[in-house]
Amino acid sequence: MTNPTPRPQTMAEKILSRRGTMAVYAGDLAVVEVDQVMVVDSIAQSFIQRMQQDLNATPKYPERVSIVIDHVAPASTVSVAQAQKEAREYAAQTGVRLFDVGRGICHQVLMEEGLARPGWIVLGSDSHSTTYGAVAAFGTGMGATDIALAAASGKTWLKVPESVKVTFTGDLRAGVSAKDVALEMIRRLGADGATYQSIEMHAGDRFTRGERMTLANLCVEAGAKAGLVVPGGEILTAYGYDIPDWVYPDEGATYVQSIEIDLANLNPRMSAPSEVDNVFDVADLREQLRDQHVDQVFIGTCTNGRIEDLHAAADVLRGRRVAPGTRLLVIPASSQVMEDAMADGTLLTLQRAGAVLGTPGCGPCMGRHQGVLAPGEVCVSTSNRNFIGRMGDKDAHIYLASPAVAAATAVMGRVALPEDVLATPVPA
Ligand SMILES: CC(C)[C@@](O)(CC(=O)O)C(=O)O
Ligand code: SF4
Repeated sequence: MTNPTPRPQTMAEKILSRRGTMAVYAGDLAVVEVDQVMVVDSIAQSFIQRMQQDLNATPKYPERVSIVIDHVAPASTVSVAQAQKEAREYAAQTGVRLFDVGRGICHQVLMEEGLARPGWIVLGSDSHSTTYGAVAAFGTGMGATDIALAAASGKTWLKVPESVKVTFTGDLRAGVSAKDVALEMIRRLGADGATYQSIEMHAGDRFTRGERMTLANLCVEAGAKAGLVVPGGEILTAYGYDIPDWVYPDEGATYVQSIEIDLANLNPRMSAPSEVDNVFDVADLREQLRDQHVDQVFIGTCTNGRIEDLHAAADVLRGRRVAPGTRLLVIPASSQVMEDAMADGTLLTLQRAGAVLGTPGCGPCMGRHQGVLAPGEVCVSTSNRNFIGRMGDKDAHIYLASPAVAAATAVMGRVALPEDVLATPVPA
């Protein structure tokens, strides 16, 4: 392929060009250097099998490979324990990084460890690897075979995605969060509205790194290959990253779709069963579900399990109690989040409100342990998927919301907004 005449590029085209050998554009095939490969516990056995039996290879750059034990941590069955044991042994043999039980969810851990940086390519064996776009890294999920090939060669190939431009205007009102923005974005694009495309988010200096992670994390729920937030605000300074000039999109780059989301007119949003794009104003669902008891509230996950999320929940729950008959599960996204929340009293506030605290990790997010749902149960979760059977029985119903809405729902025992709770003074 001859080098095409240079023309303005999107962020995705910029990164894939820079980490490759020539300028590439949407639709081109690109072979690129991979800066970090991440393998989660539930994929580790397949990954090891590909490496040892199919490829007969060891990682070319062990320092660029991380295995994270997070999805079912601690192990819930003998077979899960066996798989995690093999992952530990593999890491010891090959020198790849291993983040063991309790360190936390893969995407939060890699971000905390500085293993996702602006302009990098980060491949994860998990679809929510789009999260790394929060710091302008091209993060994307791949299966065990592609992940193994990348670990063995230090490279991968992929088709350069087209890009969708999302521009945020105005400022969020009190009580409205990045999760509400992300749910609105998915509603606007649709569950398959950005299939194999890069969602390029123009947020100016809005949103912290954590909020950008929430936005990038949800991008895969529109089918996206990547979710890239144009660097700005906090990530230019607070995390010590050098933001290369070349990572920014060019004026005049080509987008196949462009949408604008006015934050000032956005209300708290909620995704109703059983598709992520089935999004409504919480106020409307509150009326429709006025008589619906909520059995379980789950605050956590790679979407909303960070310290700012726990703070948002604690601000609603402080001095109050979880409603009788409602379970509130709180699982910090990482050991760092847990320590911070312990140190500043947030965990005590949540515990005193009646929260059940769990080991940093995925928890019940995918229905394997730590809070699986029974038939007919209703759960409000701060996670990113509400598919049938996602968190347990196929007849359980999952609503996706922000930490503040989840906390208010826990207090009222039904879908609620923070103002429904905060209007009543804390009992003396
Ligand atoms: C099911 C689980 C392993 C997963 O992390 C898989 C994925 O996202 O690739 C998910 O959240 O659906
Ligand atoms: S927290 Fe949930 S969505 Fe995130 S990686 Fe774990 S299982 Fe997947």
